[in-house]
Amino acid sequence: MVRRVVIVGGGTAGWMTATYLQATLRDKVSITLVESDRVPTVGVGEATFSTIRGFFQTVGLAEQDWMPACNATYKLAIRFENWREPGHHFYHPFERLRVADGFTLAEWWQRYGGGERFDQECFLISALCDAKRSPRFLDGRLFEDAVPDGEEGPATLSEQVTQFPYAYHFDAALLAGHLMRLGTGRGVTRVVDDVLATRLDERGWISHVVTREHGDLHGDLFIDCTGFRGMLINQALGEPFVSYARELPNDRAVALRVPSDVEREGIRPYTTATAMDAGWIWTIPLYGRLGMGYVYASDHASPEEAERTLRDFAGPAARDLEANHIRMRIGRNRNSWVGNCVAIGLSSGFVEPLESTGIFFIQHGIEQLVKHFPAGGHDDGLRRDYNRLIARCMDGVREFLFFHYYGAARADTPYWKAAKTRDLPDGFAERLASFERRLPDTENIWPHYHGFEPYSWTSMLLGLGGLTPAPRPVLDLLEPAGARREFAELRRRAEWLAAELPSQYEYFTARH
Ligand SMILES: Cc1cc2nc3c(=O)[nH]c(=O)nc-3n(C[C@H](O)[C@H](O)[C@H](O)COP(=O)(O)OP(=O)(O)OC[C@H]3O[C@@H](n4cnc5c(N)ncnc54)[C@H](O)[C@@H]3O)c2cc1C
Ligand SMILES: N[C@H](Cc1c[nH]c2cc(Cl)ccc12)C(=O)O
Repeated sequence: MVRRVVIVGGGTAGWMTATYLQATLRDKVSITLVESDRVPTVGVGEATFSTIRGFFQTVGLAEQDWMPACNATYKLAIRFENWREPGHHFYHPFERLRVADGFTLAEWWQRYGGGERFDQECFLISALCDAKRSPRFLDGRLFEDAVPDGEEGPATLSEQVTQFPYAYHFDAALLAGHLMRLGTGRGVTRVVDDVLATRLDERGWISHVVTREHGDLHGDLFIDCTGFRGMLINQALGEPFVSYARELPNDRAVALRVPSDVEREGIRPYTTATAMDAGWIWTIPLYGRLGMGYVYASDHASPEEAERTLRDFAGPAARDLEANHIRMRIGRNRNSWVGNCVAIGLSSGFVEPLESTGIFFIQHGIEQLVKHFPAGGHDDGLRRDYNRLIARCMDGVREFLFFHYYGAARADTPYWKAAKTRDLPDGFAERLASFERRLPDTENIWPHYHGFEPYSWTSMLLGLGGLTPAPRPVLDLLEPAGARREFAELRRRAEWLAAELPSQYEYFTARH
């Protein structure tokens, strides 16, 4: 029977795992988390997917329970700046494409689009981002549930059916601390100590870990949340790591925590990814500071050049701040579950944070571990199923991020030129060829769950500008009246919401 769970590592992965397992398996398992106070956490990881709502709902945390304590703000989209050409921007929002007469507004836009910005004509959220609006009114109502006087209300579907329209930005260290207090308050045993060694039994499975001051920690299931080092799964069990370096060359980052005057500057309701000569810079707005970092390829920039570029970009506010240089291990384990050891977090796999997928991988790994939990004893089939879906999910994100560079119009530096000539990920050539004939749909994007739907691929394809697929010929035979009505209705609602909603600064200042 599997009843004793030992988690090694107390970063975002460790404490998300501990609190989620405790909330779902409750007293059916004992959970011990051991974390070093000498080995630092990676110290970044501040923008998320909208699906993280499911994690907070499962562990029983409402927004007011954790957001103020973690300097959290709302994230409606990612704003991609200078990926097509200097001065150009577009959004990748949390918003599905509307459909008129069987075709998405993006397909109608290709044929009848008026402006240069498809995301402004096809998504409501673009206008809210440009106006720095909160997605909620001061009384807490979500913008989707509000309509202008005298108009019919929108269909209010369950969150399971709709694409929930926002995610979060938060201070990762504060969240891990908040989850630690929540978990220990609910019975998770926390051991602050260094794991010095991992001992294997005759099967080659983990029997216990040896700590510096608290003796041996025995368990039935060990969860490796030790970060990039993969102390249990890679170092002790020798599981091979599958590098994504061939497809995704960005292997370094340098980060700054920049104070911000939210009253003067406002709070952007989106993450910004600004394309640079040898990578891109993230700007994540928290309540009171900005998380900023330059993700780059060490083949195209040195750490000194990258830090200088980031400081210049951040401006005077970055003066005298300490920079955090990070080596990133890009790729995934061949298997994330080996014997009685499951890797979750950076120890399992990681790609650059361009689409905020790190914490999504953690949540996905934890949710699938519960679904495949070997309650009756370890089972090869459960482990095999788990490993296959984790690998497919990460490989799908690899393809999606590869497309961000391959599909970007800019080719003005060796770095961006190289992105166009890099070998395609296995199997992508056919999908890419189909994008010349039609926009991404359920039949021509990565065929396994990877967190993204066709509208995300469409947002990137039409935003990046490197590929210009032809409109569907059939649209020449169809009347566009229905689509024109949809475009007009969307524009009207966008203008009304941008005028009626509070700014994010107003919303959080009123709620803090
Ligand atoms: C540059 C960068 C930017 C990122 N941005 C985002 C983002 O915007 N959105 C997102 O979703 N994700 C992002 N991520 C990913 C995110 O940071 C991680 O997924 C998240 O922080 C989880 O890290 P972790 O807990 O796996 O590892 P870590 O944070 O490295 O924690 C490892 C833990 O293991 C412990 N440990 C290690 N060795 C021992 C030992 N011998 N004994 C005891 N304890 C030990 C450490 O003390 C620590 O507690 C980013 C990652 C990087 C590198
Ligand atoms: N599972 C989806 C993934 C997703 C959809 N739209 C976006 C936009 C951004 Cl900026 C990141 C991820 C996604 C979800 O999280 O809703």
